[in-house]
Amino acid sequence: MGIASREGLRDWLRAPGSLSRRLARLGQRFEVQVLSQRTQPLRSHERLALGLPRRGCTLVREVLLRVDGVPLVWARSALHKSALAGPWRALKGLGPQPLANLLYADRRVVRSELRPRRLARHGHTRRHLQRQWLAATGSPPSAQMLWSRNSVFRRGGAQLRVMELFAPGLAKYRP
Ligand SMILES: C=C(O[C@@H]1C=C(C(=O)O)C=C[C@H]1O)C(=O)O
Repeated sequence: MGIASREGLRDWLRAPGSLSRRLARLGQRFEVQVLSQRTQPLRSHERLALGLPRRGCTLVREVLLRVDGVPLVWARSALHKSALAGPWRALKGLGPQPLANLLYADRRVVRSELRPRRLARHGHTRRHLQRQWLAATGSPPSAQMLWSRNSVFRRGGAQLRVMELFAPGLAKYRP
């Protein structure tokens, strides 16, 4: 889909503020389906974004955001496990509440700029998404699901990196 999907998703890739709130306006029912929230190795670009040393455990939360049952966004949030004892402790009990609840109402949270990124068609993240998406929905994600955006939220010196990957179908909606 290439340029076409980037153009179609451009407004979503750049939309400021809460993605959850924008999605919730698209239908009757907005849901966060938690696919995984556990310690796992970070990818090199995540380490880089969080300024983490090679060692040290990290917590990764992966979710599907659904509107009226339709999965529209896959999101992966990562932070150093030590932050769970500190500024990001509320993440531990978050469950199916949107991460946004911890971010936008808290003036101590500062967000970096949004960085759009096209996934490699056969890269590690894309393969991981395919496995999770298939297990969560019963069918594979669109082969065109390649456009994502990244940002880092900082609170009390602890960073939380969020990657959001958009389903091409989102392009028919305005954010
Ligand atoms: C950061 C936000 O939270 C959304 C919800 C997430 C979650 O619950 O894990 C992860 C990424 C976001 O798409 C947002 O709504 O802007």
